[in-house]
Amino acid sequence: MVTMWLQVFTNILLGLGLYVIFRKLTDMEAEGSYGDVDGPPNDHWFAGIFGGRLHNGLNYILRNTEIFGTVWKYAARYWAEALIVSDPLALHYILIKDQDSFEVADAVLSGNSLAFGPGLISIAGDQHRKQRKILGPLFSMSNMQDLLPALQPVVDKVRASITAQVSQHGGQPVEIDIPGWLSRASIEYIAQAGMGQSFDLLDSDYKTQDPSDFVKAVKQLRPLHQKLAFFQPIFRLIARYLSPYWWDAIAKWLPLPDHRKLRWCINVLHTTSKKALLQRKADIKLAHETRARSRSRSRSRDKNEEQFLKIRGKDIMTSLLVANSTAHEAERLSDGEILAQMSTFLFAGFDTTTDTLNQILYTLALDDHLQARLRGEIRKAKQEYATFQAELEEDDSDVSWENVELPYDVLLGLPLLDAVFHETLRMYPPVTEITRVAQEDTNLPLQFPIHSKSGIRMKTVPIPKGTPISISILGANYNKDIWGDDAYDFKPDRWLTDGGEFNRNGEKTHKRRASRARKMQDDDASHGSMRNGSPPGSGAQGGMKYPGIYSSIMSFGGGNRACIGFRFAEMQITQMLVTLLSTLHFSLPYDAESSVKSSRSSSGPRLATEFNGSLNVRLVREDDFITL
Ligand code: HEM
Repeated sequence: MVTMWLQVFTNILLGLGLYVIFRKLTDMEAEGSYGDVDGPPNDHWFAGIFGGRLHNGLNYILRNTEIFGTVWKYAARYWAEALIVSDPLALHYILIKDQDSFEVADAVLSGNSLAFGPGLISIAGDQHRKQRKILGPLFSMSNMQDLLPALQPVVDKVRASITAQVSQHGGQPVEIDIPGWLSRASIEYIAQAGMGQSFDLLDSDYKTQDPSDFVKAVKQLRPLHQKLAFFQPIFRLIARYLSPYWWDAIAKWLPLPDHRKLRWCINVLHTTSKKALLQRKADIKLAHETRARSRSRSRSRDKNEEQFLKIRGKDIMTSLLVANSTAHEAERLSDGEILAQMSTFLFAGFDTTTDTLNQILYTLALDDHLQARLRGEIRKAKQEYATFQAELEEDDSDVSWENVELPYDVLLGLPLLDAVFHETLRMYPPVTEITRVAQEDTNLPLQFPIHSKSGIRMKTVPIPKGTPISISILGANYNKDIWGDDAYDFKPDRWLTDGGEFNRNGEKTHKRRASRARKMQDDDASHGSMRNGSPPGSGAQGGMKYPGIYSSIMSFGGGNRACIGFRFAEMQITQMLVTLLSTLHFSLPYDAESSVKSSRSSSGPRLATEFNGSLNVRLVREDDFITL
């Protein structure tokens, strides 16, 4: 009996002991302090790790994320410290759940305001909410559906001009400045969609013509911004206390020619948008007057109503003016706010879409098999759609499949094209990080605990008010816990269920439409849920996901500041690819790949910008298609 009680007593003691040890361990996880968060050593007493990041780009961030985990601290410029965060739960808190506690830095907002005026990237709080409310619907799927056919002539023109260059060489591969063509096409595409204006005829004898100031300004905007990146925090701080007038007056005297060029670009964009605004207002007035006149002559009313709706459906500026005129007074945007959006869209939309397009064509030039699969998918979709249309309209005229224009839902429902687009954005995000500042003391919970300098396992990170935070899109998109051990490999098939339409040998397997499930998930993400479990084809592993607006990838951001133009970018890039790939074949110029390889200091993702050159282009042949 005594032995039994002794045993019970010993077991209770053992249990208590274990409980105390367990509590101690879990307490230790919560004990880590902000100062204890680990990170790479400082490279420079004044510039911090700025130089390392600039020179080693993608690899610098990825290497440190592998070493220190999904939260690490680094020495920023001017003796400041900042956190780089790529943990999914932490990002959910920063961008969605606790978004009011993490805002873009005041200095960044005032700097953007100085450059672009009161557009989306320059404001916060209620004004930002007001602008998103009126601007969001302009980028809806139905508006994109209306814009798509209106923009097809831009894409056709580029293809015709490239084809003309190819044809001069009797169908043999010819080296063409594809990045140059893509950037011209993107400017024209965004300008027509955004303001209803054309700035470039996209003729092939462009080299002999002087590009318009507008085209020059858009092209130089981001490179100049990047060149001046080191000085931006200083400019922004000064700008906080000066009006644009005084800042302009003082900036003229600064010994910084790049800064003067940047001011020139901004003035050109502003003047151009102002002219476009006046013209679009005049168009709408005319349409109203025509409509009013037609009311008194009721027979022609429908026709004129149609004309008005046509204008309304085309460019974003007109749609915005129309939406503004019907909005409640408190929700309307001022002319200054409307103008600021145009420069903002050009700044945010031009390089990002052009770089992505460049990257996709470069990847396809490296991988002929993938290029042939994609072209096969495009041909099949166009042929099927042409047959469907012919049956519907009882039309038996023979239209060549290459010139068939796919409607929006078919274009975005092509599984392999969708997968290539997702995988390119995952691996080569044109924006690699976005920044926020903690507005109050807070605790950031982590999905993947980190080890502090003193060896503590931290499940949460205490963040003092004022801490700058870099959200690492790159770190998130390459996180092996989410994407698997092959996270560093370019594998579009990860976005297709069970290996996609083709297995690795190019043989046919199951086919599915991944897009619908994913788009539903996107809507979910934009409304702030952290769903536990990803739909098939979302690309992510093990039911964990990031709070990105676009599937589990963070490339378009997430939450209330997520990219407003993501559907526009998706439409532009897929429309360009479908049009170009139908008739043209792309490959690397003979020695390009080896020169890229030899110029690389370390292994890692291969960027089109490292190569940044021409591609060999020829007309397609039958063996350039892999068809189901
Ligand atoms: C592949 C193309 C694109 C990528 C990867 C991209 C990426 C991003 C990212 C990551 C953000 C979030 C910034 C933050 O949270 O601080 C953002 C915001 C934004 N993007 Fe994009 N973008 C693209 C194309 C476009 C296009 C075509 C437009 C306009 C037509 C556009 C307009 C904007 C605007 C206005 C914002 C600011 C939104 C706000 O603060 O409310 N973007 N973009």
